[in-house]
Amino acid sequence: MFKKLPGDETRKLVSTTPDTAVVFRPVVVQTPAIVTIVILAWRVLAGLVRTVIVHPVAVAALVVPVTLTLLYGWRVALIVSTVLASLLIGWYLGDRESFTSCVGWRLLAFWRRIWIYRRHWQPVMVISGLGRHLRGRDYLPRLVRVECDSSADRVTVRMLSGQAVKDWTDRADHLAHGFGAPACRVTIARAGRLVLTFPRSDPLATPLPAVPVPASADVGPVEIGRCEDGTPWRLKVHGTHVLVAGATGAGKGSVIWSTVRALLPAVRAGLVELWALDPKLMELSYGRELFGHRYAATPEECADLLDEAVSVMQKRAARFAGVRRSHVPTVDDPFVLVIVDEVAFLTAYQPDRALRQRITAALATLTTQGRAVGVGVLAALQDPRKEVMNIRNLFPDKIALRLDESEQVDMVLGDGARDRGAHADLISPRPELGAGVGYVRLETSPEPVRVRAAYVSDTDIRAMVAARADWGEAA
Ligand SMILES: Nc1ncnc2c1ncn2[C@@H]1O[C@H](COP(=O)(O)OP(=O)(O)OP(=O)(O)O)[C@@H](O)[C@H]1O
Repeated sequence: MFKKLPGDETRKLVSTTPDTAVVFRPVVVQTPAIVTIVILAWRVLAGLVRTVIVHPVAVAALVVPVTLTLLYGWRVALIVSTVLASLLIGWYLGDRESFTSCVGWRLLAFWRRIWIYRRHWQPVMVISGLGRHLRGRDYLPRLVRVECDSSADRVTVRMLSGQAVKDWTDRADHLAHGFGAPACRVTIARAGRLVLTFPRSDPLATPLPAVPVPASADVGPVEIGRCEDGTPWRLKVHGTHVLVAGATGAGKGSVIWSTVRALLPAVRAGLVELWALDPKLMELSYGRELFGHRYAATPEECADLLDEAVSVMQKRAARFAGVRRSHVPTVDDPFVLVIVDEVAFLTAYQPDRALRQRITAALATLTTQGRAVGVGVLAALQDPRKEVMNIRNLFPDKIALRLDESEQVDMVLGDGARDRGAHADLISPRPELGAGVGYVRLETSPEPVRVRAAYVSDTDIRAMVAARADWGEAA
């Protein structure tokens, strides 16, 4: 009468009538009360131990006064708490930085964990679709840890088994609004664990003054601005090629000028040569004296200068062949940085087809073979589409400043970069808020990092030119 399926037990069928659905009676397993109590006690104990380990400062701040009150009365507790509070205030006033890193951020993290994340966790997870409600039970991702710094909360979560990072990146907006933050960035901590970064304030909201010219000659990653976490943004130019993409007014000039500024001592020491291609005749012309005779503006001059760079590169390659595999800048073989402002003027918008092909070929040769022999390219570009810049993938390092369309973000930083929080299309078009702000992928991590280039003003450029003239005369 009934088809017996694997695992089915007909004895559990309690009623059936013709033409109606089969009715099953579920097996009810009676759990002994002691087992339930032990499990609950274990969970409470594990939760307490975890809280003490993760938030020792906050737990001490609560437990010490309560214990003192119970053991010695409220007067002793008040005196001890007042002494401790005075010591902490003294520490705060004496060394604010060490106080905030050892105590302040931990207390804030504890508070925000309870008040923001724990309180809203269940509704945000269920409504955003990251939690599941199955057979009367909520299955939620686990809130593992909350850490705070001066600008953001970092929330470590354990995903539900079977979830993908994309499930979270697709819901970054739900998470941001759910927890009252302006944005949410999702990064992978390790298999099954993610870190959600919720900015509390924007440390890059105000323009940064030009970084002081370094005291020593350095070709290594040069400081050109600041990362969102407050650390210096250091751009690697030697041993790579860099493409800076950004809409008009995005602040590409500040990346270029900050780099030039940081390399000045190395230029002075003869370890670096700056070659400039300025087809727009705007940006680089302002400090053209810094480039000496390696400055080109017309397309023909630009093509000649690029050919010269290719020739330097090829001669070096011939000399280095079989002798060394990487370049170390010396006075005889300085690092040559070819700076191109608005490269599309030369590669896409150039009406002379022969010239266009010559320039594209030279750039492609430099970007494919130049870095091992100390010839690098730093190019700026407004429109990152392939039709405009078909050699964009020959640049290993790319910077996405403000872009016009969301699709352009992945064109610059690679697939999935926007999903991981590189919202370059949402950067403010107001120069004071958004110029020089962008996203980069650092060598150490595939995750996009938000950065802001320091603003090198016209006065700064004039001062650099004057300094260059002074040392030129002295030499
Ligand atoms: N890092 C910065 N911080 C603050 N303001 C900046 C910064 N960089 C540029 N600006 C402001 O934004 C304006 C536009 O900058 P810039 O000319 O460098 O943009 P751009 O990307 O080179 O634009 P275009 O492609 O049109 O030349 C500048 O006049 C300046 O006032």
